[in-house]
Amino acid sequence: MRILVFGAGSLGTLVGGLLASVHDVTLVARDPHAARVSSAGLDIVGAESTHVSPTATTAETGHDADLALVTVKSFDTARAADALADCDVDAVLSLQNGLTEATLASRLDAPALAGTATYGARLVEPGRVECTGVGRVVLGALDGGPDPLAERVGKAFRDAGVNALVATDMPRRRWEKLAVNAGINAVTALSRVENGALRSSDANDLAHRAARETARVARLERVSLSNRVAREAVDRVVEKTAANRSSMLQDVAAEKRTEVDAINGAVVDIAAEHGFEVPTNRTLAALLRAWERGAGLR
Ligand SMILES: NC(=O)C1=CN([C@@H]2O[C@H](COP(=O)(O)OP(=O)(O)OC[C@H]3O[C@@H](n4cnc5c(N)ncnc54)[C@H](O)[C@@H]3O)[C@@H](O)[C@H]2O)C=CC1
Ligand SMILES: CC(C)(CO)C(=O)C(=O)O
Repeated sequence: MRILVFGAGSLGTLVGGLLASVHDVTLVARDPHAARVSSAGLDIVGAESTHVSPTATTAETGHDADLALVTVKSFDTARAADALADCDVDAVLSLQNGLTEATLASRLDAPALAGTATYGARLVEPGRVECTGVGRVVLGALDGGPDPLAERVGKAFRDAGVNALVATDMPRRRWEKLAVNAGINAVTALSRVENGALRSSDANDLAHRAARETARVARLERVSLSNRVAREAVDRVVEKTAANRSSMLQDVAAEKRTEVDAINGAVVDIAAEHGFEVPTNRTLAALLRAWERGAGLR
């Protein structure tokens, strides 16, 4: 399969690098990473370990591929979609956090698949990515149900040794992940604590409120996600990742723009389309956006 990875930073470089053991992979990245991979190949270290030589380029347009993986941060999705619209790609799969598929689907002719990734990835230096945890890629039709394209893509991932599952209930899975991110990421980022700190009563209550609101909005979107399932998903992830710092906390600590717009912000926006108010997500989004503005990031 000819696979284009648009936005090869941490996650895209790891997944694209693993896929490159079997497939014809092109990483669209920024220099000096693109130049380093072109000249010396890519080292994958940590929980996965290999050396591969995918094509790497800074050119955003003019590519021809069977599949485009989108792995830019969510706030760069519109630009990625516009660039991909100038490529010949037969299908698009986002592995990003937050709700980004609608942006891709509205700007591209190619069918968009939904995906989630729980692999941990860190770009250590140009040409070197660390797999900080072997997770799983789950993918499937955006609206759910069986999908031959998703089956082909899932097989291509597994052929390259990527732990991939094809699911027929992606709408529920995406909203459950959104509930987890809405609950954990913003609260840990604002209070500067690792995920395990959310076990304590007041922070735990705040994360649960954000997740419950997200589940309520999912149901308004006709996605079956109960408050209890959303709350339990938060608790499960808090336990499993207790020592981790969420991606949003890492962004705040590094003074980088966060993905709040595609997480809590998306919950607020979609709720508003239904005339519904989500005060916890609204407050969390407002505080993070205020911090980003103050830091000159938006
Ligand atoms: N890093 C991880 O372990 C995981 C990340 N995710 C999600 O995956 C997405 C990507 O996350 P990371 O890889 O951590 O972010 P990252 O910031 O390391 O990678 C994104 C890359 O896209 C590049 N990029 C953006 N626009 C570009 C353009 N126009 N042309 C070329 N390159 C461009 C950036 O330079 C950057 O290197 C996020 O939505 C994140 O939440 C999900 C699961 C795990
Ligand atoms: C699951 C969780 C909350 C783990 O920290 C995550 O996805 C993130 O940090 O972005």
